[in-house]
Amino acid sequence: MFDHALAPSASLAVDRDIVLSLRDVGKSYGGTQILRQVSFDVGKGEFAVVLGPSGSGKSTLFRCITRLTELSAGTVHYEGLCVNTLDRRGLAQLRSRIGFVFQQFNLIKRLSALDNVLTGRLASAPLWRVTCRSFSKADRQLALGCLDAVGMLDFAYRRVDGLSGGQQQRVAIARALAQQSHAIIADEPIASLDPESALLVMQVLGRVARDYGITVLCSLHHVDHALKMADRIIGMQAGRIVVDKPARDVSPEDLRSIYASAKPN
Ligand SMILES: Nc1ncnc2c1ncn2[C@@H]1O[C@H](COP(=O)(O)OP(=O)(O)OP(=O)(O)O)[C@@H](O)[C@H]1O
Repeated sequence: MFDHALAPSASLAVDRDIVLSLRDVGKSYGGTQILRQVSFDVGKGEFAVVLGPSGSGKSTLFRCITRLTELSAGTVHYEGLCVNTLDRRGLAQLRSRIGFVFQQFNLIKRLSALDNVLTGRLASAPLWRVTCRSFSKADRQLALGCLDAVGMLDFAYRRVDGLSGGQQQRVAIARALAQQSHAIIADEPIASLDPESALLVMQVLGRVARDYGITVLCSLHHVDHALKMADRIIGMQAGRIVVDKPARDVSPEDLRSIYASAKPN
């Protein structure tokens, strides 16, 4: 269902399994350095969690990946495409090819779960279909399949403002799947959820990576969930990567280095 061809984008000879590649990414506001020489690759179907104390730069990093915030230094490649050099149109295309999941869900409250998921098809639907909210049968089937993939098929025709937080977040993940992107960036997707819903959402993200080969890059404050569910932990401290290893290898010492009090610039 999620296997599809994206527009060719070969501006870099890449390992086909690397979806996202960052090299020496830096970001400063005024004289303050927020990100410092951040470098990592994330592979196809990898579930990578970025951990770090509040203010360590996780959200800034995610915004730099799609240039919602401009980088001060370094390069970002997404599926071989150099993000740094994209013009406005190229950036819009890039953003339509990455699914975003936010803490606040960002759903349209008065619409059903299905209609919200169909908004994930907006970038690929002809304008008249978007204006009339008349999606093709194929799009509707795809959207229902995405709801099924996150365990929300039974709620397809329910307005989302009547759903629980965890259910809304699963609809938001289904919307990201409906974009048929190869990567999902999730910025604190479980921050506002109760423990049970949080676990369910983490399981869904893990399944999306494992079963559909979609790369998931996710920021979290829940260390336990990260260690239990993620393939890999990228630990940030004051804008730097201080840990980058398989989740099963992360030690108490690694966690101390991530959560040590911030050093002065
Ligand atoms: N537009 C901006 N102008 C100036 N400073 C900013 C701006 N955006 C973020 N910052 C600063 O960058 C630092 C990193 O913020 P960021 O939101 O990326 O951290 P975070 O790790 O995501 O934190 P949290 O876990 O609390 O969401 C903070 O000190 C923040 O105040």
